[in-house]
Amino acid sequence: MKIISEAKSHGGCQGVYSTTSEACGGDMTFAVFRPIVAKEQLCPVVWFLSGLTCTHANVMDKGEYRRMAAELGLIIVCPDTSPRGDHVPDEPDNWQFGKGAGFYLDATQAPWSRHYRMETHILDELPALVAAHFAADMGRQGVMGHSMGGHGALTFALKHPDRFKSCSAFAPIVQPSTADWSRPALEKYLGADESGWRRHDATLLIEDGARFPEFLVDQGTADGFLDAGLRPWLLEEACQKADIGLTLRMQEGYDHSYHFISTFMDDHLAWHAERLG
Ligand SMILES: N[C@@H](CCC(=O)N[C@@H](CSC=O)C(=O)NCC(=O)O)C(=O)O
Repeated sequence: MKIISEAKSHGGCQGVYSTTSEACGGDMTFAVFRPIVAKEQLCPVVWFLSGLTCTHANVMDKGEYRRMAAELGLIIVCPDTSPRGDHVPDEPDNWQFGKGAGFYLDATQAPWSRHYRMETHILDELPALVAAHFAADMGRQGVMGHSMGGHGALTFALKHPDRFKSCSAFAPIVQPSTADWSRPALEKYLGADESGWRRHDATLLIEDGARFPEFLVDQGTADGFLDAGLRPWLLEEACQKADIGLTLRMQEGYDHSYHFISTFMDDHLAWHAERLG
């Protein structure tokens, strides 16, 4: 692991690091905030998965999580959203696919399958690094995310309820296999056989029997992607049928931006801290 930068913040440290990822076939950058209390004890870890077009930096610069994470004693890890580098195949004019749009899965289709393996990167490679280099209690992990990253958080929690003890999302893509902006990506990464898409779709995972105790979801009513791309009511319906607790808060007048995310970030961190102990 290479240190790119470290800066004192709220008594703790906001760092940016890079690692050579075998899964993604190249160097990957990620950010870690550690609170001051991590100097004395192991701290719970909350993963923040970002949305389309993002790197690790969007939430680090605009998410406003550090004051509350410092107060609650949480380590916050912010991975990138896709493999990077000139050698990585891409569709540069398409912001919904390729670089910046890894969809938190391991691609099975050439040419994407060589590098687009964000699920393995985030679930296997980064936890090993975080455990080795930070005062992280890996027995107390939560996951949160925004939009495409909300999809990542929900699907990771549903697939790994023993690992993640808490999950929340801002404006998540709850059913990527039927939304216009994500269907083409799933087809290119995973192939035309839609049966393989189900384990990357929160509502279909629930339909197929995956369970998680409870979710917190915030969704802005003025979000331009609400009706065509996000559709939280599909998650509400799936959770109701499966008896999964869902706190869905429709936030009047908020859009899809980090102004929305930063407004409710404290609530999400408190949600995680309560469940992570
Ligand atoms: N480039 C697009 C807008 C892209 C966008 O809104 N991205 C969101 C995530 S969308 C779902 O995953 C985002 O987080 N952007 C980064 C930011 O800092 O706001 C367009 O031009 O319409």
